Amino acid sequence: MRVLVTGGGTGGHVYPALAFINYVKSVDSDSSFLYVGAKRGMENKILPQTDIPFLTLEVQGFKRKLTFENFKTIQLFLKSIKQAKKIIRDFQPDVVLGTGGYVSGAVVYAATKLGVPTIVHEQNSVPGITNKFLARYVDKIGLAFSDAAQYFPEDKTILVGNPRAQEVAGMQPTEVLRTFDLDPGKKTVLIFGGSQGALKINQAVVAAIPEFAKKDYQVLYASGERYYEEISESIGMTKDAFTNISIQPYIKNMTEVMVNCDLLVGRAGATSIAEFTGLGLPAVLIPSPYVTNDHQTKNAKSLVKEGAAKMLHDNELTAENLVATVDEVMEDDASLQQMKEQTKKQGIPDASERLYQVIQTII
Ligand SMILES: CC(=O)N[C@H]1[C@@H](OP(=O)(O)OP(=O)(O)OC[C@H]2O[C@@H](n3ccc(=O)[nH]c3=O)[C@H](O)[C@@H]2O)O[C@H](CO)[C@@H](O)[C@@H]1O
Repeated sequence: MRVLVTGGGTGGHVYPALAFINYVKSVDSDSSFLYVGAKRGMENKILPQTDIPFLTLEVQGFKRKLTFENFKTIQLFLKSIKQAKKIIRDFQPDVVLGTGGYVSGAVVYAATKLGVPTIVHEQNSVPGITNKFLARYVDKIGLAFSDAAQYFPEDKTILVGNPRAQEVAGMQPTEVLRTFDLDPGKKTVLIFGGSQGALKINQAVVAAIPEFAKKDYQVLYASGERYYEEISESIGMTKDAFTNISIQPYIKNMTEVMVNCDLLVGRAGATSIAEFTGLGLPAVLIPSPYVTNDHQTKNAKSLVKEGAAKMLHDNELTAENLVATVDEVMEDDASLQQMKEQTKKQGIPDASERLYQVIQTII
């Protein structure tokens, strides 16, 4: 099978696509892939570390207000559709899969115009603008949350879950925490604010460091590349300053790290949720208030309702309530265990397989 995969901007759109590619490679050794991303998205950092052929297109997002930039955006979009058509004609895919982001809009749309079977994957409970636009053109829409079905034509949607959940299911603990100068034998809290880091979470964590430094558990904290330098400077960090805290700009092998942690503190982005529910890792979620229709709060609430996670509101987050909430879970083994079981129930561990089956029906 020849699969053209496209999606980008944030890690949340890229990692599910890669997880799906890895799954197809494992069941169909004759399959071949091409990944098309955006020139400035996170895919430019992630894809070169794989052996998947990778091309980029120049696209950018629309501004909410009517501005001159929006004319440029439309121009770029039309140009990228033209370029995408050429890429598709050259690669001759059996199917085009879009996982979200503006680049996915241009490539999937071009594929529908060329009569190539198309499917989009929607990771969120509230769809993004790209998938809403593509809905009328594509053959199928694979959903990670059944709640998203209401926004799409009924006959096109199908619940598949998020491929990242299948990728992590069954992963076993390793000694990977040693690579962060942490002790694999100790209980560990993992903290990160989505794929790009989150200022508000960073401020609370930095202020909480003196408290975390006194705990029996250890903390592995990824600040996001763009905040790292400032944070290192502000806390005058030396490598040995806190033996139970490791601060990183970005964690490349995140799922392997997650398997070795006991609690996650972070945003409620769709792909992170797929990963920690796939693994049965309890979470304290601080949903980003800056996303379409406040969808991260909805994501988080559905997990809190099931006893799988705790939630702190971004506008109420402080160092004090962060440490108190983490302590509440980390210092009560029974509650940690119960959250673990509830979290695991929320995952869809055969997501890639389901998506693969749907794709076969449209080819
Ligand atoms: C601010 C924003 O618009 N966020 C959206 C973005 O999420 P965003 O990409 O920020 O967050 P997600 O939780 O969806 O995905 C983050 C991904 O990055 C990985 N990771 C993160 C940090 C790190 O150091 N290393 C690493 O590998 C995580 O393991 C995960 O795979 O797209 C998601 C999917 O459409 C949406 O649900 C989110 O609401």
